[in-house]
Amino acid sequence: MKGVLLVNLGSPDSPTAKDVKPYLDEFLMDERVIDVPKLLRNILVRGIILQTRPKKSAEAYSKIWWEEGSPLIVLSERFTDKLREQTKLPVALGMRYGSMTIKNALQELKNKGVVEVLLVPLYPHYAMSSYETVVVKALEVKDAFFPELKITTLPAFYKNTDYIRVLSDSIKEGLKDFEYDHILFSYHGIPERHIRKSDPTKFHCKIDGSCCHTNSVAHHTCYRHQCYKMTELVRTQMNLPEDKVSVSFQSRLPNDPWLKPYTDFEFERFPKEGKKKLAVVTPAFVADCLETLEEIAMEGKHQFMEAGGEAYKHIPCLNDNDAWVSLMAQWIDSWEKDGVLPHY
Ligand SMILES: C=CC1=C(C)c2cc3[nH]c(cc4nc(cc5[nH]c(cc1n2)c(C)c5CCC(=O)O)C(CCC(=O)O)=C4C)c(C)c3C=C
Ligand SMILES: [Fe+2]
Ligand SMILES: [Fe+2]
Repeated sequence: MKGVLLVNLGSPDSPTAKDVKPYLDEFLMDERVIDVPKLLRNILVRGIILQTRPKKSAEAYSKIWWEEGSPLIVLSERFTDKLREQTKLPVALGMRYGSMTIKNALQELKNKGVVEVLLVPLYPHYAMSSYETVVVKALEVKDAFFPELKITTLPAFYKNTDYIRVLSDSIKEGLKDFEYDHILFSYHGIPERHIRKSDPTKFHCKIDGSCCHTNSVAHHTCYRHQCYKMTELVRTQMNLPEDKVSVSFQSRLPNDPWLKPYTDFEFERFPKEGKKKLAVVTPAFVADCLETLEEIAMEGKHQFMEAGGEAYKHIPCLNDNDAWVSLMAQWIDSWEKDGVLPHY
């Protein structure tokens, strides 16, 4: 029997420093997230970051936490529940970090008689710190506990025509009744070094402004290329002029150079350039989370308005959008019946 494993990032169990600390420990000790030798990672994460960050993060989480729990988890559960209504295959939801483990989710599928699993990392783009770490972890868990399972992975769907249509329609819906002069596509950032590390050619990605727009096999694993490509496809689908839309990268940690331009710098710059009515979309995330609800919808609005902005709107992520659920059900159906995964 076939089954589906959905995996997103995960959240702490509660918005308290006590629960945020072990969650951040697991997250930041991942060698694909803080990619330095283990000893240095230990010093950096446990000796420095975890001394202060849990308290700060817990405060941020408290601002967006819902009665039912973390928005990321609740929204992922709602998506999963709706998906179950549209497919007869067993569907389990797991998280890369935290207490909703991939192991438990695979056990749930196994208990239902599943032997063949479609693994769906809930990220539209490939990054070693998101998509890749989910795949590696799922395969590690399978090898250690469920060697009899066969796992097939859904490719990153950032340029899938149907996904672009569903995403564009939902952005259009979010823009209804909002008069804007600019739309910012704010993607989660990653360190520039990760782009070079993920380049299989080892020479293509120079982050020089042109590599991401020049054809290369490197684009299969180039997060930056995939963000720009997705933006261009959505812009075209929405019939928007080039100068109405731009890209930026949010949520960086200090010290390393991360992908630029930085979202918070753009919030400062736009009003001075006459872009005073801003819509922000966050298409690196399929579900709203700390990074969209606190950093963009709350903090971002504050920064933009303080810098002279006049109107600001964060457009919600797809969350449990019906067309998105149906599209995922369609992909699952095609994999179940013909073994075919979405193509572009
Ligand atoms: C879009 C996918 C994501 C990538 C790529 C990514 C890379 C990345 N993230 C950090 C550090 C943090 N991220 C945090 C939260 C967070 N990150 C993502 C997604 C990606 N991260 C999501 C969905 C969330 C929200 C989780 C939630 O519970 O809502 C956090 C925790 C919060 C905080 O303290 O700010 C950290 C830390 C790094 C270092 C990184 C790549 C190297
Ligand atoms: Fe992150
Ligand atoms: Fe690139």
